[in-house]
Amino acid sequence: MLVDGKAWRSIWPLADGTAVAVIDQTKLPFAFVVARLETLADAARAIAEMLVRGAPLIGATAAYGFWLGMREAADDMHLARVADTLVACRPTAVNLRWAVERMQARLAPLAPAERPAAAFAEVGRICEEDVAANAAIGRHGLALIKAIWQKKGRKAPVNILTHCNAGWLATVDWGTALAPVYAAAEAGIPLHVWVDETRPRNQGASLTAWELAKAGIAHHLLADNAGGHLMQHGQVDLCIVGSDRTTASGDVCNKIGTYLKALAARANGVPFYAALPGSTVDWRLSDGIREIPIEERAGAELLSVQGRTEDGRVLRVRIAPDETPACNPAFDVTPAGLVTGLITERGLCPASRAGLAALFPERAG
Ligand SMILES: CSC[C@@H](O)[C@@H](O)C(=O)COP(=O)(O)O
Repeated sequence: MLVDGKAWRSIWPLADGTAVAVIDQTKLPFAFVVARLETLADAARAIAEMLVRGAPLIGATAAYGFWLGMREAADDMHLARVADTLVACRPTAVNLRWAVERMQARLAPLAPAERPAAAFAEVGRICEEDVAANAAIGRHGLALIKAIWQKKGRKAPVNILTHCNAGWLATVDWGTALAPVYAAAEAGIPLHVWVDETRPRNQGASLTAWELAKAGIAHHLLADNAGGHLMQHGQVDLCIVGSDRTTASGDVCNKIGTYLKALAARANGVPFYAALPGSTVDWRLSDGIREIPIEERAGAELLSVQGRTEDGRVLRVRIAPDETPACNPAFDVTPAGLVTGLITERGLCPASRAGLAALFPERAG
């Protein structure tokens, strides 16, 4: 995507072959910093400490972690160690395991000497496939937004509510939930995006708002609790969220708070869509609430907020009494019954086993 006139992806290999570069998302929106990942440990730390985040980007970073790891040692024992190290970084986004299994399947049959080059080629394919999938999600979601605009008489902007960050920063490029927004903006459809702040890490405030501001797309930041009120007053035409793991039966796991938005959307007759590539579907699972591992993050994230002072210092300050502990589940599951539909690279489908199987027959088994 363009940032101040220059095209960026969220991850790329440096031309001199020494490292992988990522945008350090812990620094946004206050600073645009590019971080170098030179070792397997760097890649693992970038995922665990959320310099990179978002399911597809976590998968791409893990794939690059294989390349970096294979440069350190490429024997079978190290290959297994690389996989174990990366899979342990974050538990919920299934794209991580998907990428690790794909890299292992590609590299395991090869002689160690062939593995670094093969890893580099395979991660290149994973990244290009992600970009193409998200562009296709954008095209399919554009049709949905266009239909709503036409229903509104092609006059007023389409108001879209989104949660967390499922924009280009969460993928290699384009994003999932925001891909249709970018496609619609490019097609000249007037749009306005309601951006949930997304406590506790505020990915909406710091990343989605930043992306939309850079793209010149009209938006407002919303307190996490405001969406239901706006839906009651007809100010939301459509919700689009991303997904970190979607079961074969269409249950959507996404950033904590997504479920409450889906409940409010259902109560108010607002269409609620999740946008995701096929790599986010976990075909082994059918009961998202019971089967998807939900990441529990440190209470410190919730007990403090980060912001910039008027004189430009970035500070983290505590917001609760010193003796108060916090419970901080990072994701929740929206049951398929609350999801109007899924927007995938192969088109739209109902959030159901039959809907997904019709689009991905080769994976549904
Ligand atoms: C496109 S990735 C999934 C996104 O929809 C996003 O909402 C999300 O939950 C990411 O979580 P994060 O904890 O920032 O990695």
